[in-house]
Amino acid sequence: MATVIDGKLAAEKVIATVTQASAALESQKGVRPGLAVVIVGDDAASHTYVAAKSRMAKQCGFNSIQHSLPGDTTQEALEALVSDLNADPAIHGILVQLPLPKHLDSERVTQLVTSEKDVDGLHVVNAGKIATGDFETGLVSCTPAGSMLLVKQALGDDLSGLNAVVIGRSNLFGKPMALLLLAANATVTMAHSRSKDLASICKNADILVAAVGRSEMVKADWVKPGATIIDVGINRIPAPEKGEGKTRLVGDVAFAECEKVAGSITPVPGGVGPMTIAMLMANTVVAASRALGVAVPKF
Ligand SMILES: Nc1nc2c(c(=O)[nH]1)N[C@@H](CN(C=O)c1ccc(C(=O)N[C@@H](CCC(=O)O)C(=O)O)cc1)CN2
Repeated sequence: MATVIDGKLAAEKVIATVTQASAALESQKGVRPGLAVVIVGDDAASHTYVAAKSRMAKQCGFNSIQHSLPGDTTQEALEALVSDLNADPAIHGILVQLPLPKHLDSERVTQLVTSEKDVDGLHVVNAGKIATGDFETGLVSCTPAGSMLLVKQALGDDLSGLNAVVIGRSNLFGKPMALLLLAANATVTMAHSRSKDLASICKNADILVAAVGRSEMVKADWVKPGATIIDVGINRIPAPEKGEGKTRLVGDVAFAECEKVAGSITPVPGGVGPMTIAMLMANTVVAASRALGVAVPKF
């Protein structure tokens, strides 16, 4: 039976380091890290995530600001807000919650956030820095950064000789995750919806990272015995066993069958999800430390 990787516990450790670094900034510079989170519209899941981010930012001792804009906000109004936040010296990190309503151009907004305050790690400057191995001055996207900490917790810092397969190729997750694995010396394959024979590609993976957005797609016979599995999916499915109309969360990996084959595996919930929020806090304290010229904490 696989070891279940506890993302909540790992996230608590990150948060403890963030809180300490935040307190040190305040005592040395009299400044608290400032995080602005922008949400547009009324998507229920997005509001839950943003509320969790704001709560955690306060717990870390940050100056936490939330801008909730109506669903009919124009591109111009959203860009004006982001420009104001870019210019505000009290704000060290800016995050625009995704997805944005369809009439808005997410890419334009993402690229408008100044790269030094881009705590989501989505600006092309930060994406380029990960691609070129510059982890000293860039900011890494939160979910891949958190997933990578879980991989290293299971396998150590050097992944030399290990085959890693990432299923999914988004800018938010798949591409940066593949680059982080490569930087740790893994031999990386990127697979996606157009890949032929996903099962046999996955069967070769010592590290299997699933970010496909399809409930329990990865089955036990796709998994190499002893592999480390990181499940990035968060899918809500009907759970009639809990009562009529009830739902439950599952990942992209069929957990119950895969844990019998894998060496270690992240659960959903309680795996990668909590790490996403913890790494947002980590990026914010890193951005604030750089802006204020103090020693940058390591995660
Ligand atoms: N601007 C961004 N937008 C979005 C991101 C992001 O990183 N930046 N990621 C996702 C959503 N997300 C954060 O925003 C997120 C998703 C899930 C969790 C989490 O802790 N999940 C829990 C379960 C929560 C539940 O019960 O629903 C878990 O897995 O244990 C945190 C953050 C899309 N948008």
